[in-house]
Amino acid sequence: MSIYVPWVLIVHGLFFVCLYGAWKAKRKSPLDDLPGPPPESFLLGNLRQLMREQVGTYDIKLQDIYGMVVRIKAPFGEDRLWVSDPKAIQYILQTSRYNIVKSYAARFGLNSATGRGVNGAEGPDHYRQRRIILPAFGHSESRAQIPIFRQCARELVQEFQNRAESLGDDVREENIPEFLSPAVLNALGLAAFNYDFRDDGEDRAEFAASLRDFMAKGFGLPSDLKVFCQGVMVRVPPWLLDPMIYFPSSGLAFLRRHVHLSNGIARTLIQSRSPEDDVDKKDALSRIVIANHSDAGRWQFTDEELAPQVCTLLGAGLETTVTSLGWILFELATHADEQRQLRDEIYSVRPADNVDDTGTVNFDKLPFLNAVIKETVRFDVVVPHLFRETTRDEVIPLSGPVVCRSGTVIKELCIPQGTHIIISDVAYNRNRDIWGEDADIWRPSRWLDGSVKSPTSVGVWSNLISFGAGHRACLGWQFAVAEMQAFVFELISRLKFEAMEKTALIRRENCLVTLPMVGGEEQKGNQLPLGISIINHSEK
Ligand code: HEM
Repeated sequence: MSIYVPWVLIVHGLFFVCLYGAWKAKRKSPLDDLPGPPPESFLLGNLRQLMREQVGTYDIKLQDIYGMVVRIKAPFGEDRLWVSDPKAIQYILQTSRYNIVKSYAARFGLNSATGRGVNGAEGPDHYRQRRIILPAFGHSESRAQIPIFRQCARELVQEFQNRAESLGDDVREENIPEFLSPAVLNALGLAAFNYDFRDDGEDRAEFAASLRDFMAKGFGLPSDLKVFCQGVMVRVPPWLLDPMIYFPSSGLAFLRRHVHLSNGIARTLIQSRSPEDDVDKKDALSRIVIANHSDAGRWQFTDEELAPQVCTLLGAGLETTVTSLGWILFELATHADEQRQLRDEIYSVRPADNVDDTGTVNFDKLPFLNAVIKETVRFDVVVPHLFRETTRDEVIPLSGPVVCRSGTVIKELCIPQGTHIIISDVAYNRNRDIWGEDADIWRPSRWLDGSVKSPTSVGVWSNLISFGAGHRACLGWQFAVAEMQAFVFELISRLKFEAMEKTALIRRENCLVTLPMVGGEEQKGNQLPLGISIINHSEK
């Protein structure tokens, strides 16, 4: 059979899916009466505005004009539910459990990018995988990794110092994602897998490079065509979607190679682990192998199921942490007073004339450090949207009454099976009722002066939704918080960050993750130029 035959079938299949979508969209939907904007176009609905405008811009507009429960349009006039209402989010992400799921299309995307790990699993499979992995990322397990995080951050400072001294620069402009990425990757490799990405080996170097390019090459700024394809993908049946991974596009080819490389390294790592010999090892993979070995038979992973978890953890944990740290440094560089205040707090536990001191510090006892991190993950939320689908008819509770277009007032929302939901993390994180009247500015002191009021329990960390919520909340959030605390502590005590000419042009672009880019230079990808200088101990 010619290799073209499957593609002809797929293209025809997609054509019929589009026809079906158009037919279905013409029927009156139960979301029709909800407040919402007119579609920008028949083919893209409102999805281009949501995915292509700077992160937050369109979401905040929706929230301000239409409220926290909104009907938006997808391709062919199909209705989608957009929510930022805390009670509705709590129900969708926590109470409903596996009745509201990640759609097959969303899981297909995740599985293509990070192998078939916990992130792309659903239902009992997800429950089983999460059950084994979660304890390796608990509070004390994550705190135990702090010496590794601090060491990697200190090495980063030292490398920068050597570079700056050899070039004789007082202030060096660095692209922050490039500056941070090798150190954060190494910290993740050592803490999660006891794997040193700096060791020799062609596969290590290739995989490290692949991980660094992961978001930009695999996803990147979506074109209108990509927004349209993502919009209709949710209607494509699994039998038609699965072969798409072999579609000859450069992005998919990159992801296929990435998953292949990762699985190769993961198998070597897993084979080198032994539940009997590794009881004292503190890295997450050793803990997972031990937990898996001691678990009752029906929950256990096979080695083949375990390998994709390595790719998943690296895929889910690297870009998110590098990007969050990048936004923290950006905010500190553009808010000099807060940078000074943070450094003062750090010097209160590690004196300025003793910045090489490696003694233990309890980061949880540094209120301003934690306020800066929380405020940045709130304001510069790295995952702007979460996507879900109902598997049965649902009645969703709301925080307050909603006036529909017909004038009907509803106190809860009835939606049918198969409704696609977009949870707006970015709009929830800017809700003035929760975070204060000035929620749309970056102000870390709100965490210390009682401005934050969150009556509905939503997210895992201080009610922020930045790490998701419920049974699918970020597995690595405590690990990520410990890592961010350690990096910010080490970097701010030795380095000063400041805005440069291009810093004013920084845009928050939606590449599934909120990536910084320089306006007018989007084709160069992820860019966050900041000036860095070594702190002279006589100044602060
Ligand atoms: C600042 C850094 C991070 C942010 C902002 C972040 C954010 C998130 C969010 C929002 C989700 C939920 C996705 C959804 O519900 O659809 C998630 C899931 C996940 N994260 Fe993170 N994450 C971060 C760091 C990490 C790290 C360091 C790891 C591991 C080393 C990790 C591993 C995971 C995994 C495995 C999932 C899937 C959980 C599941 O489906 O049960 N993340 N993350």
